[in-house]
Amino acid sequence: MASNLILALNSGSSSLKITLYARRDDYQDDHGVDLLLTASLSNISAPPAKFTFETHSGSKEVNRSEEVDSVYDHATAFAHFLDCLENDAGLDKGRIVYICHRVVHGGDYAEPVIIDEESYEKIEHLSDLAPLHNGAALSVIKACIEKLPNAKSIAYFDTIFHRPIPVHIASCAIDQSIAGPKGLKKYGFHGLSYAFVLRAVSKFLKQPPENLNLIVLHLGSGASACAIKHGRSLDTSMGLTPLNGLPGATRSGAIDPSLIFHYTNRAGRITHDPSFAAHVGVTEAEDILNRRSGWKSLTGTTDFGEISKKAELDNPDPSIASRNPNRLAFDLFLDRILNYVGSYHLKLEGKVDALVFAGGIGERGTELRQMIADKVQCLGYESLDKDLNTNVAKSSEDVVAISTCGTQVDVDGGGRKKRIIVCHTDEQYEMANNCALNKSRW
Ligand SMILES: Nc1ncnc2c1ncn2[C@@H]1O[C@H](COP(=O)(O)OP(=O)(O)O)[C@@H](O)[C@H]1O
Ligand SMILES: CC(=O)OP(=O)(O)O
Ligand SMILES: [Mg+2]
Repeated sequence: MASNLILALNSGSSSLKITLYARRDDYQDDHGVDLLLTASLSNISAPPAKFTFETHSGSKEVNRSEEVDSVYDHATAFAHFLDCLENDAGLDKGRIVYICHRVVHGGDYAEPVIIDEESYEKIEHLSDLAPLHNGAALSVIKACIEKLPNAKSIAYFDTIFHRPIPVHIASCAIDQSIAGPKGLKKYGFHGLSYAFVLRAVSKFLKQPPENLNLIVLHLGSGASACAIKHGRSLDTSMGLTPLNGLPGATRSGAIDPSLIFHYTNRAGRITHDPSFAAHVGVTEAEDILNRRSGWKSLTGTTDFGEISKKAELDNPDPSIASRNPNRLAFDLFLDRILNYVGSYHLKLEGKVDALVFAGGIGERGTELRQMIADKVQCLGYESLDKDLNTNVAKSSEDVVAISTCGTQVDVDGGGRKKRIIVCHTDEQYEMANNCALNKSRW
């Protein structure tokens, strides 16, 4: 059997998403990999973890979905996956040549990097700037070095996509002699997802990326918005860390920076919190805003689907949000999203080809999409097709237009209606395909 497998690992705050691909020998159309299997471990930080494992081709048929007690962090999650890979699917892990790791914060890295001592240390150094993510990814990288010593690990960074953001947009109004050396600026995240979305939408609209202006909403456990001008990131809502901008499952999103000093007077460094992945030293304030805020703090759940169901969305009483915490969470999210859609529309001078929804909530949140679509009508967006909006999650296509204006692009900005699109984004594919197409690696 050929040694041509690429394993793609996406370490989230409390999940590990895993996809295994085989590199194609004779690829066409920039599609360099075939899907072999997908797996995920969720609820890692709130056991019991949930494990799913599904083979698609190239091995014994396996389809498992179960709770597991032996998983309590990302390293044990990865060990559980490897066990299933060998014992149940009967796949020889020695065939894995590359392991692609999503690493959220890449600092000033402009390219993906092979993991060696130097790059490992650099990523470790950045861990405090992505406390829910980089430490978890590093613990999986460490497990890979131990358990798959013949495979090369490559870090793919969320931050790379946003490097074109102009300096005045990425800078903060603080003393630049301090900001510069400390790297205190906007980096932006979800870049692998935005790169996938840009390419998929470009193919769908039959336009090269450089012809496209998009407003993309990646709404998942962490949520962000991105303005893409001529195929390049112009602005995005996350900042120095993934905390800024939109609220998320356990994150506050943007707040008045002084709020935290009034919220807690214990904002000093946590000396040792074993529930954090190794190598992350955060303050009490960062812990509150990253892990004890967001949907969880408002409603008790991180599941935005459940929140949407309980939000009494057909109740027009303006005071409902003060009685129903789910409605408060829903309306608050809608309000913050509109802040970005409105300002990005202006930054793109109204020349927007599409508003694109991606991520777990973006792809499955029918009600939220409907309400955003109603609000952006005044900016010249096409109205939603209700059936398309309801059925989009069932589609196997990467990209589905849920408004009714077809696929023609407003290349000259001459006033054609702007379409609304859903994209089933795939960060693992983005990494693995990039690895497969990079001839210097093979
Ligand atoms: N039917 C639904 N409607 C709205 N949101 C949903 C629905 N189903 C799942 N979600 C949300 O999708 C989120 C997960 O999104 P995903 O992009 O997979 O997150 P992650 O950032 O962990 O990769 C869940 O936290 C949940 O809130
Ligand atoms: C950057 C970030 O917040 O990622 P995720 O949404 O996967 O948690
Ligand atoms: Mg995610």
